[in-house]
Amino acid sequence: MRTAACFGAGMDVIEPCAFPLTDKGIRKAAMDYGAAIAPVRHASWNTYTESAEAGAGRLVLFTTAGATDLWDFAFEPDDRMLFGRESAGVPEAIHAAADCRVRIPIRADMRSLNVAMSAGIALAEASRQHRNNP
Ligand SMILES: C[S@@+](CC[C@H](N)C(=O)[O-])C[C@H]1O[C@@H](n2cnc3c(N)ncnc32)[C@H](O)[C@@H]1O
Repeated sequence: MRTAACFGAGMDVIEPCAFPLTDKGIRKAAMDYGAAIAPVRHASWNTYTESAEAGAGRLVLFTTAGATDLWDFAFEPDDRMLFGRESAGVPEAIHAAADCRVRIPIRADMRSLNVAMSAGIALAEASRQHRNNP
């Protein structure tokens, strides 16, 4: 949440979420960044796809099985970035629904980054490409 707030990005949480994301938990996690970020929560993937938040832009899935390295990927301003759960990543059906699948290059003998670190790296690269000054 803090990373999204700092980069001026919106944030959606699609259940099932790996964290117990209660309203109280959101307020606690947001600390004093709460005024800058209000996560939109969706009860399921289907609910999300029917929502206004899913209306525009490519769905860019971040996955260790991505076909394109982040350093070769050209972001568009209205891209939606999708990150998976810490435990299991993203289900196969949602993998297939993504418009693009992007991998952040890491050492071959390491499994994966954590989700917040992945989002920070992705948002920093997208901001660099578009020279965003949030
Ligand atoms: C801890 S990882 C999930 C690990 C899970 N066991 C899996 O195999 O997908 C949490 C999320 O961070 C993102 N992620 C982690 N490392 C990544 C990488 N090297 N490239 C792209 N996304 C990554 C993905 O969105 C992933 O679903």
